Amino acid sequence: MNDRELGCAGGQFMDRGRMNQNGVVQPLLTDLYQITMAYAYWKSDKTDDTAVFDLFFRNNPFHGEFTIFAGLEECLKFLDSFHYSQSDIEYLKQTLPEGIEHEFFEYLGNLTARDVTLYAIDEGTVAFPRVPIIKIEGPLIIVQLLETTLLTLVNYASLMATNAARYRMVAGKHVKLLEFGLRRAQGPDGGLSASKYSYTGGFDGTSNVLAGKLFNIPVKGTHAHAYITSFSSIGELKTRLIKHKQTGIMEDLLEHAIKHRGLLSHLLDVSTEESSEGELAAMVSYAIAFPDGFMALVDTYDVKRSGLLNFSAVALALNDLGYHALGIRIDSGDLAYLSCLARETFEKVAERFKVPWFNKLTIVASNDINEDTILSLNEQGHKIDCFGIGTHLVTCQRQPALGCVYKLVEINGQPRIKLSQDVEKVTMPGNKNAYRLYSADGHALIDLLQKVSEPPPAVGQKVLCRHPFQESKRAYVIPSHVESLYKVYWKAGKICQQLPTLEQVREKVQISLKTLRNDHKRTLNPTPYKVAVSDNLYNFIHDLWLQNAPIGELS
Ligand SMILES: Nc1ncnc2c1ncn2[C@@H]1O[C@H](COP(=O)(O)OP(=O)(O)OP(=O)(O)O)[C@@H](O)[C@H]1O
Ligand SMILES: O=P(O)(O)OC[C@H]1O[C@H](OP(=O)(O)OP(=O)(O)O)[C@H](O)[C@@H]1O
Ligand SMILES: O=C(O)c1cccnc1
Ligand SMILES: [Mg+2]
Repeated sequence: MNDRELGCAGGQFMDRGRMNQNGVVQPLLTDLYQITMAYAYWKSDKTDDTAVFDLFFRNNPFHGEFTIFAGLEECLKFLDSFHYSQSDIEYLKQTLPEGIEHEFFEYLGNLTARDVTLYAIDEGTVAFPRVPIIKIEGPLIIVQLLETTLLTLVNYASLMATNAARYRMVAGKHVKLLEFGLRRAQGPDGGLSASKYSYTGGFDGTSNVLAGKLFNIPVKGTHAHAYITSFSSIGELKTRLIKHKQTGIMEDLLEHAIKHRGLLSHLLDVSTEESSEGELAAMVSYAIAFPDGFMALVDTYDVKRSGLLNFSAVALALNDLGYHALGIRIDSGDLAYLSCLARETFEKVAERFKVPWFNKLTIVASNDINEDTILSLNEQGHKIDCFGIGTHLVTCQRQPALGCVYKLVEINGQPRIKLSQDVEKVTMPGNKNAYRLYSADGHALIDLLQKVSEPPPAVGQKVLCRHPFQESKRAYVIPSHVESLYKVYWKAGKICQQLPTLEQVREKVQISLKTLRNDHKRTLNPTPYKVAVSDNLYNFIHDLWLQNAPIGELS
């Protein structure tokens, strides 16, 4: 294959700005056993051996039937910079068992990923169990050394993107989703990945400022209860003045708010005595700080008896001075009921005070939201425009890990199989290609694995698709469209494809999900998507299985 066929024509596509790699991702971010194996391979003269490894998962997460593949760009950056520094080598000299030959460290010091070729499915694509999302070929020692780091880069990224995509599906496309999870994430790096890959999966933004800067994701937020509780009376307000947006004249915002609060108390049937004066003071001061972006937390004391009254009073006061408030956040209580109550309140105020934009104020809800909460809120009817989601999103509470594995399938051109009592865990040997076959209506029908030596399935031609392990399960498929799933992403020390931006990967997720039938995507008992092998590969696997399975003896 020449460079053009590989997509390498323009040389290395990645610009330096994008190379900005997470400093934690380096060759020593691995399990010790990769390096001890490297020494043993080296000692047994396997430096010229070449291998093929498949990176794949066995089960979809969250009781679902699809997974979003993410993390590829980080894998490529890792390959690009793969090199043991002098201090890495010094550390390994002290850490590895005594007696390691000096030449091995010289060998390690010269290792790069130059001779490695990496094939992958596009980042952001839906992927399925047993279909390798990455296939990697090259010198045995180096491709073995990559295992743990590639897995850590793909597992959480894909889990997170899948989780986020599921939240997006249940919330629908019109509701905004914000990721608020940094404080609850699995440490700083977990928090950054969560923000990045929740955006990939379909979130609209994050509260994580560093993620915003590093990944160019929209950063958004409201304020905490502490801001409200930091005021206990209006006497604490050091400034009440704000410039009228149009006239520029300084006016007393509190005075306007108190006037409106009196009128509102009749309209909303809430006594001003019941409402919190500290909350009013806090909202006034926040509005002075952000007159064009006023968004207030209304549940500190009582949404109905205090929060909505004070918010509406301050928002009307801002309106007197030419500004439009943005909305509210509710962080406790019955979110369906309270969001409806808030919307009703805004509608009443809009009508009574002739402020039509009040109808459109944004209602943000947060507080331990998960997929089930959103589904339940949908059933009940709610008026929430935006969910702020932290803990359950970033910790992937329903399934905290994706089980991607990295398995040797070929060495020096010879297939390798890993047997297991558990049929699911038997590996699919040999160097394979993967195809997605589509129906005439554009839906993905089945993923098909074949030996690389087989010709690709052809449009309009009947293909026998077999279950990899159950002999009787097979079907003929006549594809209307055939997609070859792998592209060469890394070869001869270069990134071989124009890498998409995060925004493009995010779009890809939605496009790819659209190709899946709804019954594969529903939350309850989704239909499994079929993954098959060609007849040729089926026979190859089973012959090898028989060759490798010892025959027991009964006595
Ligand atoms: N209408 C609703 N239907 C289903 N779940 C809801 C609804 N409203 C809120 N929830 C969820 O119910 C849980 C309520 O949490 P919790 O019992 O801690 O109450 P709380 O309102 O936060 O109380 P507190 O005032 O003590 O903070 C949250 O997970 C929230 O997302
Ligand atoms: O609920 P999550 O999905 O994790 O979303 C993030 C939460 O973080 C904040 O809570 P905070 O840290 O103030 O603690 P809280 O639980 O007492 O509200 C915010 O008020 C949300 O409730
Ligand atoms: O901006 C917010 O409202 C926010 C941010 C982080 C956690 N909880 C809420
Ligand atoms: Mg909370």
